[in-house]
Amino acid sequence: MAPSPPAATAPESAPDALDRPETVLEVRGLGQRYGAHQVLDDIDFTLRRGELLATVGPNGAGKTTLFNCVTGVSRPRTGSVSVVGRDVTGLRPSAIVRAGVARTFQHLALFETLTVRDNLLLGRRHAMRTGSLATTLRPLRARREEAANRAVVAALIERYGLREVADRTVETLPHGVGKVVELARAVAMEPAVLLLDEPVAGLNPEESAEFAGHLRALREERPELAILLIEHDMPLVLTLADRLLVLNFGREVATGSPEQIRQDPRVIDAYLGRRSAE
Ligand SMILES: Nc1ncnc2c1ncn2[C@@H]1O[C@H](COP(=O)(O)OP(=O)(O)OP(=O)(O)O)[C@@H](O)[C@H]1O
Repeated sequence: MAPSPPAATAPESAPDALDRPETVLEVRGLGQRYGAHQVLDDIDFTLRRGELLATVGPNGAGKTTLFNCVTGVSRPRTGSVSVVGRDVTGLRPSAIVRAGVARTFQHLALFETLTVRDNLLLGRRHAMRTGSLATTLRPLRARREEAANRAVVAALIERYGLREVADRTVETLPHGVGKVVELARAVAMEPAVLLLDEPVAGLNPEESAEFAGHLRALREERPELAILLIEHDMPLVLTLADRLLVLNFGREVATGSPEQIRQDPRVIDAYLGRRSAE
């Protein structure tokens, strides 16, 4: 079942881009177990500002579980997760969003009966400083903030080519368009770290190429943004990623540049197969 879309809540403190340290996501000794099944075991990695790290591995390797532990959907049994220098291990998903993490899901997690514009506005409100009490006490400031959010969302609608569908409900859209809306909503949240779970799964080759174009443009436009990507499309991953983290049976098999990973015999045996490496 697809997880529910995250609730729109006001932030406690939005991370300031200028104060961001070089390492924006730090995962140490992360482990997860379901019953006797060790799904993740002692996972360590860091994600630097502006970096795209792809997590790859066969089905059941633990990639989505890793995302769930980082985003608070699942509480890890061992280890820690820090975002922009702050330990967020075991916090609720909404608190981790406020710490600077946005995510898209393997199966779309948008509000289906809301319009594209309203879905983006909900994402945007995660970045708002005004809570409901402040809205009551300072209505003018809240109105100004709402107008600013609407302007940001309007710009994103243009940027992602969504003008024609902006006032349609998500349930009426093709799957490929929904994927772009989900990306735009995550960008609206102005995260320090963006997690993308199989963003091109189920897309046809044209839609997939269009999505990859959006990702490349996003990295140029927001060079600070760090991206953690799960994707099975290896040609795409090898062209997009700065580094790859290869998992198998919940353990790290290798971490390295696309070139290093392509030639790593452990990765070839576990995942890529002989022919991909030739
Ligand atoms: N809530 C859960 N309870 C029990 N087992 C789970 C749970 N979530 C995941 N698993 C198991 O953990 C293992 C890793 O699953 P996960 O979804 O993280 O793998 P994945 O690498 O993302 O796979 P895929 O590429 O197919 O999405 C699988 O064996 C899965 O059945």
